[in-house]
Order: sequence, then C-alpha cells, then structure tokens
Amino acid sequence: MSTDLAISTRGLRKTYRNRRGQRAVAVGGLDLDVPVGGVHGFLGPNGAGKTTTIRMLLGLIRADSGTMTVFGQTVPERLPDVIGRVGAIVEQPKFFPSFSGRKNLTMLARAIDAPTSLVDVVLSDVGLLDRADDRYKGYSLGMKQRLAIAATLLKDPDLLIFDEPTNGLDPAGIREIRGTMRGLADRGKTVLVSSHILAEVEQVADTVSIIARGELIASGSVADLIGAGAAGTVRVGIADVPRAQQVLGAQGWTVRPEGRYLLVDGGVAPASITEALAAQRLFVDELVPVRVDLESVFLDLTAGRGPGTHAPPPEGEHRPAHHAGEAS
Ligand SMILES: Nc1ncnc2c1ncn2[C@@H]1O[C@H](COP(=O)(O)OP(=O)(O)OP(=O)(O)O)[C@@H](O)[C@H]1O
Repeated sequence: MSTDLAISTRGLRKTYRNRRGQRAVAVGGLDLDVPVGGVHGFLGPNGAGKTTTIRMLLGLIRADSGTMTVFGQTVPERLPDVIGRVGAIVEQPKFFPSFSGRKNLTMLARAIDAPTSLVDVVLSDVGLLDRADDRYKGYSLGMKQRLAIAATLLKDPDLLIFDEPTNGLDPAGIREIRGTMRGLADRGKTVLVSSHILAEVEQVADTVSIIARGELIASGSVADLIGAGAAGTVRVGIADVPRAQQVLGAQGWTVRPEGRYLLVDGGVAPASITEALAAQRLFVDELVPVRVDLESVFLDLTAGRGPGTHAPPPEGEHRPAHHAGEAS
C-alpha cells in the first residue's frame, strides 16, 4: 500500500438492517484514496455514506467487508499505532461555558498530557488568540467550532478529519472554518472534510472524492474535475445574435444561441471570436469564458443518486468511477 496516502479503502462495505428487517447498504464497496498533504473534500449528497465511512476509519463501527489503511497501517487492527496521528472532529466537545477558551484548552492539555505551551500555538492556528481570554459561552458558533479544532490540534495530529464542519454556521463562520482548514493544510497537515455542500469545499479543497449511494463516482483534483466538465465554452453578448451566429458558424466553430447571447464551444480563443466579428463590423459587448463549477459537475454525477431516489443497480451494473484526467 502506498505510503503517500493518508487514507485508503478498498471494497469497503457496511450494511444496516432497516425497520423491515432488510439489509440496506450504507457504504457499498467504496474505494477511497486520500493523498498525504492538502485538503481533500469528501463529497456526496445526504445519506451517501460519508459519516459511516469516517466512523469505520476511526474504529467507531465495524465494516462488513473491505480493507482500510491510515498512513499505510491496516485499520482497525493497527489503529492503536496510528490513532495518535489522527484528530477527528465528529461532535462538539464539552467545554466549560464560564471558562475562557485558553483555560478550557489548558485543562484539556493537562488531561491528555500535552505541553501547555502548545495552547497558545493552537489558539493562534485557528485564529482565536485575540479572543482567548473571553468566556466560551460568549463565543459565536464559528468560534466554538474553531476551539474544537484547536482542542484536536493539541495532540499535533498529521491528519484531521472534519465531518460536515460548517453545519449550522453562518457565511462568516463558514469562511472562518475554511480559512482554518486551508491554514492547517498549508502547514503540512492532511485535512479530510466531508460535506454535501459543494460550494463550501470547492474553494478550499485541493482534491476531492465524490460518492453517492456508498460508492465512489469521481475523484481527482478540483481543477481537473471542473476542467473535465468545462470544455472551454465562451459566452458572447452581441446585439445582432443571428448575424453573429452566421459569421462565427462560417469559421467552422460550434455556435449556439442562448437568449441574447451566443455560446461558442470547443475552446476557441476569445481574441479570435472578437476578431472574426469585428471584421464584419459586429462588436461584442460581453465576452466571458463559461465557468463550470464543481456544483454542476457534482449534480451531474450524482443525478438521481440521492437516498431513496432509485433502487441500487443490480450486481455487475455499477457505473464505473470517473477519474478526472482519464478519458471517459
Ligand atoms: N446506525 C444506523 N442504522 C441504520 N441505518 C443507518 C445508520 N447509520 C447510517 N445509516 C444509513 O446509512 C446511509 C448512509 O448514512 P451516512 O450518515 O453515512 O450518510 P452521510 O453521507 O454521512 O449523510 P449526511 O450528509 O446526511 O450525514 C443512510 O441511508 C443512513 O440512513
């Protein structure tokens, strides 16, 4: 198993018995690779199996079958050897409301035998140093979440696992957590963050894995996944759409009208479009590359794959995982 991977799973499977006594698949043969370093987004609609996967990795629940490694060590068997390198924020820790953030962390450091000199370091890591002496109960939700992250950092983990860390936070809180995750990755930590909200992860993740119904359906760098969906379309705003369509079509380009715009596909250089139109005394008032965001890639890939939207495919009919950068 490659040691360049912080996490790797093969054929990971977990089923639950539902109320009618039937086995329902929560994770159905998941192959997941999380490289060492950077922020890795673990994405999928609600009920896709993200939390179940994280709980299996942390040894909190048992897998039915499949293999898992964390930093090359087989888990759960070798978990005691690696758990010290893993910090997970799966639920809110209990802090004393009337004590300051600093005092809460100092007590925690003593309890886990971490040097108390680390307290200010981790407070600074999450951007709470200037509020360290304020009482916990006066903290915003985002600050409470960041204190939870700071608590995890006390044991100086190499891998941080965040399960839906921005749940319930306002946009400012979401930005703060995003900044904190980025900062941790920039200092060499590996961050795994699960989310069903793409927009939150797109801006901070270096690589992503997209799962639906417990299976991997796409993985790769954010840039590659977005690039795979984009194919270089340019939107042209112009007064005389039909004439412009004729002129650009005559160049052999694929041109589609869309309201008062024209869409030119196939990675044609914007300068060539301007030049061809200006030669016919047609002047553009807008020329923008169409940005395909991860959200649309995600919606496309997971379409119809939310929980309960359709029955799992019969054995042998699984859609192959799409890896960015591969011809598909
Ligand atoms: N303890 C359990 N008993 C029965 N079913 C469960 C249990 N835990 C999870 N499930 C089911 O397994 C599936 C995957 O759930 P999981 O919580 O892993 O998804 P998720 O991707 O984390 O979703 P969310 O974003 O909503 O947390 C769901 O259909 C869920 O109802």
